Amino acid sequence: MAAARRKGAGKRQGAAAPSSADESWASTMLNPPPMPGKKRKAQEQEQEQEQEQEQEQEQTRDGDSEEAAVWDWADVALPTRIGGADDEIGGVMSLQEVDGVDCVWEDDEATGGRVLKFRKAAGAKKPRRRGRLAQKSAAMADDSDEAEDAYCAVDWDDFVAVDDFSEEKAERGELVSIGAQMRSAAATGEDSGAEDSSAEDGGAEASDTDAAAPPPLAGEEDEEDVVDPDVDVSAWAQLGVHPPLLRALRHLGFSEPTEIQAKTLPAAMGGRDIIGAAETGSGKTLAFGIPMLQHISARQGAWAGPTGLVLAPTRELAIQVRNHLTAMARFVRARIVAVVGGMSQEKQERLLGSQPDIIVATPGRLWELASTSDAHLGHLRAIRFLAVDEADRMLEPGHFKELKFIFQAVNEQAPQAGAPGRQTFVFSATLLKDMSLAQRRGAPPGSSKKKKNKSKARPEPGSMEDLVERVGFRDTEPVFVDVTRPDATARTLTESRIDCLASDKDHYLYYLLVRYPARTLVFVNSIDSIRRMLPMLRLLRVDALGLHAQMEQRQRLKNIDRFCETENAVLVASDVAARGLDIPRVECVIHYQVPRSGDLYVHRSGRTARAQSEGLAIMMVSPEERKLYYRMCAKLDKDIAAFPVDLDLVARLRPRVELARDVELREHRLDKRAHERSWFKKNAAEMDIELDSDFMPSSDDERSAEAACSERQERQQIKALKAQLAQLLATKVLGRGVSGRYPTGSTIAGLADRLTTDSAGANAAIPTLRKESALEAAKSKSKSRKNKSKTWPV
Ligand SMILES: Nc1ncnc2c1ncn2[C@@H]1O[C@H](COP(=O)(O)OP(=O)(O)OP(=O)(O)O)[C@@H](O)[C@H]1O
Repeated sequence: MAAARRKGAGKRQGAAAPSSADESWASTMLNPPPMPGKKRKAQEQEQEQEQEQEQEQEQTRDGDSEEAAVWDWADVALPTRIGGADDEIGGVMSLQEVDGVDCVWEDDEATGGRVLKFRKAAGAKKPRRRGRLAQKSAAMADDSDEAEDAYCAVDWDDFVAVDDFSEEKAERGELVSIGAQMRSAAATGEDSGAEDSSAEDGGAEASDTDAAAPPPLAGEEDEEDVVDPDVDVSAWAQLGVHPPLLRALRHLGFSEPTEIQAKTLPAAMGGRDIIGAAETGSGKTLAFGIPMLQHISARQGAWAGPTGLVLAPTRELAIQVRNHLTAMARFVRARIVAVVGGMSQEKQERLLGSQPDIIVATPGRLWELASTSDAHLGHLRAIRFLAVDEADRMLEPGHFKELKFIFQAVNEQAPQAGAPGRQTFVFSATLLKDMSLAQRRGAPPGSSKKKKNKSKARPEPGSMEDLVERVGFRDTEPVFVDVTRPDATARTLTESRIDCLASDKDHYLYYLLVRYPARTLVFVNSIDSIRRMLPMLRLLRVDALGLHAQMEQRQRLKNIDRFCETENAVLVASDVAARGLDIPRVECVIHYQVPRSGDLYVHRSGRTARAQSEGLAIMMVSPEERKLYYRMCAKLDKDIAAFPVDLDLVARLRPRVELARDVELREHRLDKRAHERSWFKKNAAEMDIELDSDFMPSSDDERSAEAACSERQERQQIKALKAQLAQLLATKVLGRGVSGRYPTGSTIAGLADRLTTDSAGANAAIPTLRKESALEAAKSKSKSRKNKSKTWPV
């Protein structure tokens, strides 16, 4: 008998392929405390990257002619012998199907186990070895299920060693998985001979790659192997949270519920409808997720339709919520799927048909699929929980027109005698903005008798009354929890502003990024701004990525992934990133323009200072934006302090920015001309017409010598400007009062050393200045100030 796949641990019948790993970025968002093995894994990855680089160099030297008989892929060591399981394991790894690869098993005398090696099949050409990240990116670019399968890591918790297997043990539930054996061997210092770091990670990788697969059931593993026993979750237990979810909370390191969780969970688990408002990053996802998972964990009998439906305004947010709930469902058998636009429709159709327990969706794609299938519509009608995340955004007039149909479908559910009705949860950080303080303290609008009697007329579209009416609460008096502050921003957020001319914003931005390198999110009001700023920042050697709604979905997810992985990366984003995204360790949010509304300011700023960590938001305000700025401050009832800008340094960095802007503009003009030419040519060819050569030369030869010459000159000019910029960037910038001519004679101790070596305490680009975070600068300024700073235009 082959190694036995543990009963129930595999996929359900008809289940879709594992969820695509291009969604893996969101798994890092849960930001759990460091787990055993994490550090080791990071080290291993570093080593692996170094080795890969060495091997790449070797390969370049050797050329492809000297092909080895064994691929230079890492061997896979198994801790113990798995008789007859080779085929199954090979299949799981999707390696048997790879052209040119033979999987060969060899005994490992040292461990008594076996080693899987990858030999070259006859006539196979040596593939270029690629690092894990490169493989991941390649698979991302590939839409196929095969590419997704490439992400499947072997989960040894699903396998039992053949020598340990017996029917009797299986019946008594005494089988111990290979994964559990490996962990206990690692814990006792025994050399298992296997290097499966994912097992030590507690399967974090599995949630990376296959967030939709049902995890192992509670009680099947030794709890101490998986969770951190030091995390006391008794506060959750007092709220009535079930043991499998307590284990997951311990695993995530969430010792206490946040305020919104503590105030809503008892009512939600008692069957009540909830309207909840709490600051950004305060854990609202679990406030509606735990009651759903609790219900699923207590459910008996076969699957009879999805239990929960979560609606979110953006694709990234829906994927993140799916991953967050999946991590929480670690010890509950629950399939959680994300159904969002921009991804393969067929795959999502399969996901909807894969007996999901919770569907997290954006309204457009969900309705597109559900409206064409009676089965899916039937499932919507039968859901037990409906959650609307970022509810105020979802209900903005003119947006998400499909919501109306979804609500209608969900509300068609006929109440069954004796059965608990559907529960509805509505959450946001800015949900209650339209309401008076008295209303916010009292019952929700629409529920009060006064309100009901007062107007039978339809409520104003987009208002809270409208929300209550349209969502269709079953509870006549939904529980109303508001734990926001009057200004709605997070308590741990420090806010600052920089007053400057609109034309100087690039200079200030570059100054901030160079002076205070950190993971920074820059919000702009238009996609055109992103398109202009990205090349400019890259010319200035800032590691900048973009995110906006016109980008391909895969590229969007990839950029968020890279942003999460890269230290001091900069993400220039439109408001598609403003709500809900939980990217770990974003230190600073810069509003390049004043946001169009107070809510937007709150949500954008809420990408930092999450889960009780500190963060900084800086808003750039030009004279033209002052009116908008004051209106926003009045609405949020706040006054934002000026950020302490070193104007001298801004001036020193100015030439770099001017040059980069000039190069960007020239390149943009050339690209535009080339684009126009090809557009005209293409359309002329399609319409079968000849273009007048005076109007648009149809070939380069026909282009006037003058035009070609001016273009050549322009390219040379760009080259010269780039060289000039490179020279500027290679020169270290010195701070105020420091002469670059006589560094040894300066009053700054060790300046010569700092200029020649990278000193740990100094700013990398400006060695005369010490390393400091923008948050520290803003806080020290706000302590010492009464706004003396001269921040008005230089
Ligand atoms: N009880 C808890 N203890 C510690 N961290 C928590 C707890 N609950 C949630 N978190 C973490 O807090 C972060 C923010 O959670 P979540 O995304 O649910 O916030 P949110 O209130 O929905 O934010 P937003 O309004 O921006 O959408 C996540 O990284 C989550 O893992």
